[in-house]
Amino acid sequence: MMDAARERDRADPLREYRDRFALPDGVIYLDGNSLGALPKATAERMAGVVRGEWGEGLIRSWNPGENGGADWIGLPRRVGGRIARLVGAAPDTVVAADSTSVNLFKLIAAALAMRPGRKVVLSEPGNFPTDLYMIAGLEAQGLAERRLAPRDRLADALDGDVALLLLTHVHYKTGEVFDMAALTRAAHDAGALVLWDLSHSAGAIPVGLDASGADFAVGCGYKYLNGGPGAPAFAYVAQRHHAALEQPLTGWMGHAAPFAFSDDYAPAPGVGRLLCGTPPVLALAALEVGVDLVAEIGIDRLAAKSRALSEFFRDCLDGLGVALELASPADPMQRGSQLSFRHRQAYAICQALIARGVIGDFRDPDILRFGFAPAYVSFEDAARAARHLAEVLETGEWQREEFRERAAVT
Ligand SMILES: Cc1ncc(COP(=O)(O)O)c(C=O)c1O
Ligand SMILES: Nc1c(O)cccc1C(=O)C[C@H](N)C(=O)O
Repeated sequence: MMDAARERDRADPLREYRDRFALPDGVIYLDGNSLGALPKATAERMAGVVRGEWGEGLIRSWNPGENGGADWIGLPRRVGGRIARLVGAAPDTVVAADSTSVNLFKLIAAALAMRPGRKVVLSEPGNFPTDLYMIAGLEAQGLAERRLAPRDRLADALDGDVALLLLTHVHYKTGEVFDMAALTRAAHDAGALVLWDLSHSAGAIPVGLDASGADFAVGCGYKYLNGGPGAPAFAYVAQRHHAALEQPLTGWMGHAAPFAFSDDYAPAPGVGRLLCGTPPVLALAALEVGVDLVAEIGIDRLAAKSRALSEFFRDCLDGLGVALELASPADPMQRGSQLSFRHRQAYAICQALIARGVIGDFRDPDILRFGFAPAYVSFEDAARAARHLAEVLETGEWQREEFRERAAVT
């Protein structure tokens, strides 16, 4: 098993990239789907931004180019443009800003305004909580009506009251992938708009926002885009909606001319109208490094290695006689960059693995989740992790008292 893993690593076209990340010794990191690892270049870039652009440049750094400016003001659109390429969108259709939750609020509200007479926002039960909570928040304001239907009944639930279909492309617990083009078509046929949450897709698998005809999308910057804890999120609006888009967080940074300091709001002409307040420059600079690294490696190569890694992990478990219930689709084309298993003691098993240096995560109530971020996870990592998992199960080590107590953040 270990020989096969080393052989796969030698043949891996992405093997050089592992060294571009600062990973601690003795850790096998299988949680890049929650918080991506630190690119080494980020630490250098942060030092440059803090000491040079902030320390030396001071307020001059807001402006572009001339006079030593760093173009801080252009960061949301510049970083957005780079993310756009990773999700199959035209460069001027994405901004990097705010959190995924806040971007959901802006775009759900914008979609409702574009479908007068319809109030229903349709999603599925078990979607990531913040997506469901943001719909509920608008419902409490009397602006929306939340409707949930299981994924095999979504098409039937798309009636003439639905303004927006809001789905997460890759499910956070199971990794199951929705057919973006088919569901977008079904929603459009019913006269509804579609908003995709790409938090577990961006930087992991190919996404074709423009090609699938999607209307809106959001996603996290801190997972496979490696932007760091609390990194800005991104938001996409299809070009055809730019002129009509009205979002409720009408802050001055989304104004057509913020530095005219006018008393009246006039939205910026393009996707820039999604901006609200002053951009978090340090966080955007870190996100830019992570996004650039993903772009340099290339989504197709990342996705291919991710599939190979997760399949290899399953083969290793089979070889070790570990029979865990797979919660993810067995076909790697039908899942994102993760493998989840169901076990009643998933929490304690996860803790026992973490104590051995294998960092995966647990999702309530019974999901043991392993993310295979292919830029820095090796086949040897996968083989070792499988062996640790087999040992934890065989020895019953997870039954130790210390592995039972729930942490505040899991
Ligand atoms: C599908 C999905 N949407 C949204 C979020 C988070 O949104 P926010 O960055 O606003 O906390 C996550 C993860 O936390 C997620 O998995
Ligand atoms: N955003 C997170 C956080 O602030 C703390 C802990 C975890 C997260 C996550 O990103 C969770 C993640 N979206 C998930 O798929 O479970």
